[in-house]
Amino acid sequence: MELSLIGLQNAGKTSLVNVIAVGFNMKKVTKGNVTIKLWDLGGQPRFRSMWERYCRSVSAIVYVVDAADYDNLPVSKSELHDLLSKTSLNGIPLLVLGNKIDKPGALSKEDLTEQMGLRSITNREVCCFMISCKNSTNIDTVIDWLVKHSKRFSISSGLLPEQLAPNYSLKYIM
Ligand SMILES: Nc1nc2c(ncn2[C@@H]2O[C@H](COP(=O)(O)OP(=O)(O)OP(=O)(O)O)[C@@H](O)[C@H]2O)c(=O)[nH]1
Ligand SMILES: [Mg+2]
Repeated sequence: MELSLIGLQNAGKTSLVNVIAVGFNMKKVTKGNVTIKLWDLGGQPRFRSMWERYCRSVSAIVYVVDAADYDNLPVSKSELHDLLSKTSLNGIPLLVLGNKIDKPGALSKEDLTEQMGLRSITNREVCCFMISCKNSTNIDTVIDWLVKHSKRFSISSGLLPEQLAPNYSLKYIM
């Protein structure tokens, strides 16, 4: 599977890649028969216009949020909803990760769901996990979700990834 890891600057994307793909230089991780290739995109304003291009034809969009940075939540929310409004990304499952739950004052999952307006997203599958890259909390849950989604996408479609989209690189899958 191929996915884009996006979120504002300082959310923890690079840290997440580093804990998932620990020991791999290429930001690729293999779980069972699934190879996950992670695109870690910059979160600074000048990079955000590129997110959409890198999210086309991915198996899942993973959006990382700093759950302890209240000031940036409104921007994070609006950038997410702007991105999801692109028709090229219709129907792609969304995984929102509230990172840095090791920090005192980090939002609960309930509060993050509310602040990010996740309940208003009804045209795709949406899932939210609270994680800490620092402590590796819930990283296994994230990987399980990713692996399940790569399988389901492929099997239910009945098509090889290459037939779905030329640049698709869901690499394989039972
Ligand atoms: N306390 C805590 N700090 C974290 C955690 N994850 C990442 N950080 C810190 O947050 C800072 C930013 O993390 P990065 O992974 O570089 O953030 P990024 O999303 O890749 O940022 P950009 O590349 O600028 O878009 C670093 O100082 C990390 O050490 C976490 O789970 N807990
Ligand atoms: Mg980064």
